[in-house]
Amino acid sequence: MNVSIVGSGYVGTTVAACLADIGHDVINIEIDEDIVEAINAGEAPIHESGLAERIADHAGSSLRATTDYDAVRETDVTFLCLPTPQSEDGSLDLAIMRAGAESLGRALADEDGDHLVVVKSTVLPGTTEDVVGPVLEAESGTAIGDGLEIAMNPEFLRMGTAVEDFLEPDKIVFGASSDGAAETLRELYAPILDRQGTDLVETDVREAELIKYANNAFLASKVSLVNELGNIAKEYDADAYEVLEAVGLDDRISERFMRSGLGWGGSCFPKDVNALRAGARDQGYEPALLDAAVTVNDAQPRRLVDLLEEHVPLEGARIAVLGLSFKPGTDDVRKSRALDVIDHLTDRGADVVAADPVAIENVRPDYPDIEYAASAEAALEGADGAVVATDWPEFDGLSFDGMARRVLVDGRRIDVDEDALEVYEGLTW
Ligand SMILES: NC(=O)c1ccc[n+]([C@@H]2O[C@H](COP(=O)([O-])OP(=O)(O)OC[C@H]3O[C@@H](n4cnc5c(N)ncnc54)[C@H](O)[C@@H]3O)[C@@H](O)[C@H]2O)c1
Ligand SMILES: O=c1ccn([C@@H]2O[C@H](COP(=O)(O)OP(=O)(O)O[C@H]3O[C@H](CO)[C@@H](O)[C@H](O)[C@H]3O)[C@@H](O)[C@H]2O)c(=O)[nH]1
Repeated sequence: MNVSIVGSGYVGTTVAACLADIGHDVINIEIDEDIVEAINAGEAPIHESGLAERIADHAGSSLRATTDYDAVRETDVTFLCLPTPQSEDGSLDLAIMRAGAESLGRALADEDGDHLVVVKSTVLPGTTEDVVGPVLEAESGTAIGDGLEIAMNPEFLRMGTAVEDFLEPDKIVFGASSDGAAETLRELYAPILDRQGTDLVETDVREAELIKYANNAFLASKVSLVNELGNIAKEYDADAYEVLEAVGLDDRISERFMRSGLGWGGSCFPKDVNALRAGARDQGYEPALLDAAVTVNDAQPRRLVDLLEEHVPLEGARIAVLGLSFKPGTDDVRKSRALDVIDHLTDRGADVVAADPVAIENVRPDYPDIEYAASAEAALEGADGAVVATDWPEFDGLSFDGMARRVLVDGRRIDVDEDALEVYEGLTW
C-alpha cells in the first residue's frame, strides 16, 4: 500500500520505517529539513533501537522523506503523527494538528480517487471528527464519505523500544468513519495482526481517542500509587521493591509498572494526564484521582534532593547526576525527572556534573551552565555526592572509587555495590 506519514518525529519516523519494513511504500512529510535529509540519507534522526538499520535498509526505495505535502497524492492513506502539546494551562493545544490538517487538505484538493486520513496523534474525544475532519473537508473540497475517509488509530509504542512495540504490539486500536476505512486499516496492519498475541480493537472514533488517554492515565496513576506506597515504605524503613514485587504476583495487579522512585516524565504521560484533566474539567467533571497522581509525581524529585541533603550540605558541593533522559534507551529529555532534580540541586547551590550515554546534547542548550562528563565514572570523579536519575543499564556495577565522598542517593534502583559506598539511600527503599 502507498502510505504517507505527516510529521516525522519519534512516532512518525518509527511508524514510517516499520511500515516500510512490513512491505509498504512510505513517504514522510516533515517540515524540518534536517530530518528529511537524514531519512533520505538512510540515517535515523533519533536514537531508537532497531530504527537506524530499518531506515538504512529502506531509504531511497520504499522509504522516502520530503517537505512537500503534494507527495500525499501519490498515496492512498495518510497518517497524522503531529505533536499535540499542552498549552500553558495544561489543556490540549491543537494548533499544529489544525495547521497540518489544512496543508494536507489543500494537497488532497487535487487528488483523484479515495483517500483515508488516519489520526495517530494523541487527541481528546471529538478532535478527529469535529476538528480534523471539518478542516480536511473545507480545504480539500471533498466531503467525508464521498472520497475522503477518516479514522483514529492511537499509538501505544514506548520510547526506547518503539520499533519492537510497533511491530509486536499487545493491541491495535482503531475507530473508523466507514467499513471501507476499517478494511484499509486491517489490510495495512495485516502482517502485524497475523502475529499471535496482537489483539485488534475496532471501535468508534471517540472511543479510540479516549482509549489512548485512559491507557496513559492508568499507567501514570499506577506509578504514582506505587510511589506513594514507596514513600510510605521508606517511612517504615521497609523496602518498597520487595513489597511491590509480592503485590504484583496478584495477576489482577501485574508486576509491570511497579518500579517506584523518581516518577514519570517523558513527552506523553505528563501532557496526556494534564490534557485529560483539563478535558474532564471542561466537561464538568473534577478528576480528583488524576490530580493526586500529578501531585505525588511532582514531589519525587524534591524528595530525592532532600534525602541527599540529609547527608551532604549542598551549598558549593559537587554533585554527580547520573542519567538525563526521561528513561533508559532514549535520548529524549522532555519532562525528564532528571531536569527537576538538577533544578532543585542548583537552587540549593550545588555544582552539578551530569552524565548520560546519549542525551547530553539534548540538555546542554537549556542547561549551558552545568558541567557534563563523558561517562558516569568521570562524573563521579571528585564528587561530594551523586544521584541516580535514570536507570540506564550502563550505570549498573559502577565504581565509586573516584568520589570525594561516596554518597549515592538512588532514584531508580540500579544495581549497586552498597559496600563500596559510605552512604547508599534508595528513594523508596
Ligand atoms: N513519543 C511517543 O512515545 C508517543 C507514543 C504514542 C503517541 N504519541 C503521540 O504522537 C504524536 C507525535 O508525537 P512525537 O513524539 O512523534 O512528536 P515529535 O515532536 O517527536 O514529532 C513531531 C514532528 O512533526 C513535525 N511537524 C510539526 N509541524 C508539522 C507540520 N505542519 N507538517 C509536517 N511536520 C510537522 C515536527 O517537526 C516533528 O518532527 C503526539 O500526539 C504524541 O502524543 C507519542
Ligand atoms: O514502573 C515504572 C514504569 C515507568 N516509570 C516511568 O514512567 C515514565 C514513562 O515510562 P514508559 O511508559 O516506559 O515510557 P513512554 O515512552 O513515555 O511510554 C508511555 O507513553 C507513550 C506515549 O503516549 C505510550 O505510547 C506508551 O504506551 C506509554 O507507556 C518514565 O519516566 C519511566 O521512568 C516508572 O517510574 N516506573
